[in-house]
Amino acid sequence: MGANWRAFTPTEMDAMPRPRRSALFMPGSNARALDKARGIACDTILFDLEDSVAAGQKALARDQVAAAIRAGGYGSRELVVRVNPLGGALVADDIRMAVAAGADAVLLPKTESAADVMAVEQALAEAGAPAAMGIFAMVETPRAILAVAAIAARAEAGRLRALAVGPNDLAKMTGVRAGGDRAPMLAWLSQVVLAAKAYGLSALDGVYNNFNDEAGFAAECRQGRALGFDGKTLIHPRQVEPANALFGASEEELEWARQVVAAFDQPGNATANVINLDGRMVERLHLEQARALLASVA
Ligand SMILES: CC(C)(COP(=O)(O)OP(=O)(O)OC[C@H]1O[C@@H](n2cnc3c(N)ncnc32)[C@H](O)[C@@H]1OP(=O)(O)O)[C@@H](O)C(=O)NCCC(=O)NCCSC(=O)C[C@H](O)C(=O)O
Ligand SMILES: [Mg+2]
Repeated sequence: MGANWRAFTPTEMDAMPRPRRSALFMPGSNARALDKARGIACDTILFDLEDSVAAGQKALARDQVAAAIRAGGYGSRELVVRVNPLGGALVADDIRMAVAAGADAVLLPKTESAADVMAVEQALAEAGAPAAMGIFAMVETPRAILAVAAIAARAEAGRLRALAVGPNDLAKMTGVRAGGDRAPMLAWLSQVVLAAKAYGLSALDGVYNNFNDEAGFAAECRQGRALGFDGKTLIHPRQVEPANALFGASEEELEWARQVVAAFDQPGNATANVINLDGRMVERLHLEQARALLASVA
């Protein structure tokens, strides 16, 4: 085994964001969906207490989500509760439930500022949340787009894990009519990715509403990945496998990674910073990328 195959240290592994290729929303009021999710191969489950739950079912949804998380059976999937918005009558109880039930994180809708993230940090602390419990922030309002760098900078306080785009609310609040190529939203999407990456957060692309349109969904996944997103928020089980495939490492990328590692393992390249690999410049930063890619599927 060559010198460039050293294992990642535990510290390096801890610093790597967990895979979040597929983050599946389900209404907390839908008991069938909560149960079905135990057998769906998504990386992250987003138990929704917000927009998919009717006003009269908010308490029922909260109780069902608490019972589902407590009952377990979700394996290594990351369990995230989307709470109701700050300023309303429901959010405090939602956060307390998520902590008491043992969720991995809460997802804050309509996040508009760093102060909003701080309010959730405080509520988590008051509810006795363990240090490992995280926060995801939805970026789905014009103010959130304008403040996204400051929102992402709350990562330095230790709880923020991911930014998730909300295209439906963004379209509603801006008047944008995004067609298949999402052209009017591209600048905003890139802002979200840039802010997330600047602070080591996962960037999750928005939902694709037409869950019967396989080709359109795949095209949007490819576009999201090209923009730098790490995964996609989803609304239907049918979207999980394609999202896992399209946001995961392809065989072509893995082969490239193996070739880069093998090339730097050549004795003549042991101290080289830049090499010629089949007519393409490859630097040590590519070696780091290649090693991380191979570690992600090990
Ligand atoms: C969109 C749906 C209402 C469609 O539901 P349905 O008509 O039941 O679909 P199917 O008959 O095709 O379902 C087949 C089986 O799969 C289960 N199912 C469906 N969806 C889910 C799910 N999300 N998670 C788990 N299981 C699911 C059904 O129960 C069927 O099971 P079975 O009985 O065994 O056959 C529905 O898909 C749905 O409710 N999706 C989630 C909606 C949601 O959570 N919306 C809120 C988040 S999106 C958002 O807010 C975006 C953002 O904020 C923004 O602003 O953009
Ligand atoms: Mg929304």
